[in-house]
Amino acid sequence: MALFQNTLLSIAEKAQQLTCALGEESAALLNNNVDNGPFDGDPAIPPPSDEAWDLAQAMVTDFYQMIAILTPRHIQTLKFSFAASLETAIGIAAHFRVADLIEKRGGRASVDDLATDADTDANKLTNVLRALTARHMFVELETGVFANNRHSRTLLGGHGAPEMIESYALVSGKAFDGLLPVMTDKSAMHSIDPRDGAFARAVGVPKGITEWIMLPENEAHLAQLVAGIPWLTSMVAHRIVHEFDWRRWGPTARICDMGCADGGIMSLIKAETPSLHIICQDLKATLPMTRQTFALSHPGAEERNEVEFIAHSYFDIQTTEADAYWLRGVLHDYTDADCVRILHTVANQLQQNPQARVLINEIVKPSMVVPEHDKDAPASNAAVRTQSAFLEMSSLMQLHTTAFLAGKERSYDEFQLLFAQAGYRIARYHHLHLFTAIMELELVQ
Ligand SMILES: C[S@@+](CC[C@H](N)C(=O)[O-])C[C@H]1O[C@@H](n2cnc3c(N)ncnc32)[C@H](O)[C@@H]1O
Repeated sequence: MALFQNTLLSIAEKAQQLTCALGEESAALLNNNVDNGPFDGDPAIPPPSDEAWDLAQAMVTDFYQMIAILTPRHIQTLKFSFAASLETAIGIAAHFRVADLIEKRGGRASVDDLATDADTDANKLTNVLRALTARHMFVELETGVFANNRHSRTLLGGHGAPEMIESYALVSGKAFDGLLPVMTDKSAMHSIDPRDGAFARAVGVPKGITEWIMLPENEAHLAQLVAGIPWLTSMVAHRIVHEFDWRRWGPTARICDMGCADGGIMSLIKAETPSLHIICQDLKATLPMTRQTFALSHPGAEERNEVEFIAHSYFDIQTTEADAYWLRGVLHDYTDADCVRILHTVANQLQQNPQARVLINEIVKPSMVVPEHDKDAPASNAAVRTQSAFLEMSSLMQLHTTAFLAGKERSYDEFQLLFAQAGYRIARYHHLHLFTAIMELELVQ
């Protein structure tokens, strides 16, 4: 059969399987007009099984293929060159808090009223909103009258989402202006140092975004980013806390977070399994922030010796005994040689305790390889499991990260090679439902 029929069949079959996997009641919530659907993390809706997540994501992959099949090729190509319109539109909608303005007007609002409330031009605001409604973000109930839907409600204030979306779209999104200049500059193209990266090039200062945002003149951007972190963390952290078995080394296992930053993830893991012993390691200057997180979330835990805060560089030999050494978002900041140095620092601990593991939590760069003999198969067949979930989303995300953070995102094969260089192998690969994976490392004997 041709690609069109194969893809259509794949979507139809998966739709049936998904309805069974979710159950009729949850499947009825696969809808943009409800508050929350089955995949939105609403505790009132039964959590979808792994099978349901996989089916839903495979269907999305097939739908993208179907869109490509059905779109005239000139238009499909042109669409890519206009894609920045979407980023700008969502950034502007977040900036003006359009979702909140609609709610304040009773749940539906004319664009004239919205423009008055936002103190902007109604015609331009209509253009912004129509770019979004065409992608099912907000809904136009009658000409020029807009309401929220399931997706635009994400932009309601109070949880940091509009701040984070605006920051991503309009601040870190600037980095894209610098990507081509970096990629054509022989002195910078191979560097993974944020000071040589696209963001630095775009803002014209040799600083990555984490340094740039600390400059006094960028105080407002920093405040916005900080406001958005809880929203982002809650979405991502949920996967880490619930999709990995943190009790597998026993209820009182020792979990050591190397480069723990604010300690947000460990504090959530501790909340889920209070008996775990948590060790937060970071540079000395960061630990007051980590302590603050735990003081609020687990008062008295440090005094009861349930949580330790240790100033330790992950380039120094690890002297703390633990069952698991957790490195989240660390390796992608470093060259292969530096990653090998970091991994070597823990090897002595794993030699003494072979049950202990190094847990690497990173985006695993996705790809969609379509071999010649399989070119008429639905796209979902090509999305392998040993990569970040949500192929389309994580493909965009790894490019966004490359542009705004620099560093080096790696594929599964690249990780395997890197770990082998450091004397480790992947004992287990944990595919999380959103964006990242946990690779569990053991020493090669
Ligand atoms: C590399 S990222 C890690 C992100 C963090 N694991 C998370 O999940 O958000 C940034 C953190 O690493 C810390 N860091 C940077 N260099 C370090 C080093 N040599 N040793 C330990 N921590 C370091 C920074 O202070 C910061 O808190």
